[in-house]
Amino acid sequence: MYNVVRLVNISPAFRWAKDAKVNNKRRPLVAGNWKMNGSAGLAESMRSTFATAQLNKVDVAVCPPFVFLHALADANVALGAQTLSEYENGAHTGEISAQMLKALDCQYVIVGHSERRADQHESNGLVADKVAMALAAEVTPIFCVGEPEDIRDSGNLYEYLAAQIDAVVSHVGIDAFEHMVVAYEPIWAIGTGKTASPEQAQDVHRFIREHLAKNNPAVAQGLRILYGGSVKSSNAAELFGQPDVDGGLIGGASLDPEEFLRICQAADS
Ligand SMILES: O=C[C@H](O)COP(=O)(O)O
Repeated sequence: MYNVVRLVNISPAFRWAKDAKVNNKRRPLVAGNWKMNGSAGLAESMRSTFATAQLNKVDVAVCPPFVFLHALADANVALGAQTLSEYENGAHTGEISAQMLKALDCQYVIVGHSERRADQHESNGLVADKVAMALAAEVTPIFCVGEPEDIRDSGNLYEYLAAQIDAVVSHVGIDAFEHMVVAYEPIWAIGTGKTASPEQAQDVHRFIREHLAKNNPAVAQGLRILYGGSVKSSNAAELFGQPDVDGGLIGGASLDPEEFLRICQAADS
């Protein structure tokens, strides 16, 4: 269970959400999710591509498989992991704890990605436990929500998303969203080349913000909500230009450092 007391004593470095909102404008974040792809060579190439990149108005993170995290240490991008254990420590073979990620200087961790919800049967409750673990270790969760196509077609999109969100709100509390990032990833758009239109993305992002605002308007206003699903440099600017889209969670296109940089540049305005 999430330890609220630890959040009260949260360190200044973790209070990024306040810094991320400058002049009432949320600072975008673009995070690359390599999924189960990549190599030490790709890490090196990412490192050199971003070493001289001039990005002033966007935060950039790369989430490689655990085994390549060290290869991106001290690169000109923030480090993120793709998942974490719901356990603190102990006899859980193969698991990686939030504290271990913190020790590696991971600033972010993706939680509740639809591929893990499907492949590893991660439920809304388990996702909430993992979010709590990340928060307790002061690693910022990138909490993913998103619907399969049949849910959208059935007209139950917003109920479905609300259930995913509410499971986390009821576990960690609305105020914890000050220390979180949300990613909206429609499952039908992931890796399919079928991107949500900017209007579809904006409609859902606005819904997420308004849904959270019912409990805490200020936290909802400062929350970064990323879009994920077939983002490329050719569609990034239009997606990121939507008022409630605060950057992206990029899969396939983050495996090409130059293309990933172009996507980050689209958010750097
Ligand atoms: O985490 C990233 C998303 O699943 C999007 O993947 P994609 O850009 O390959 O569609």
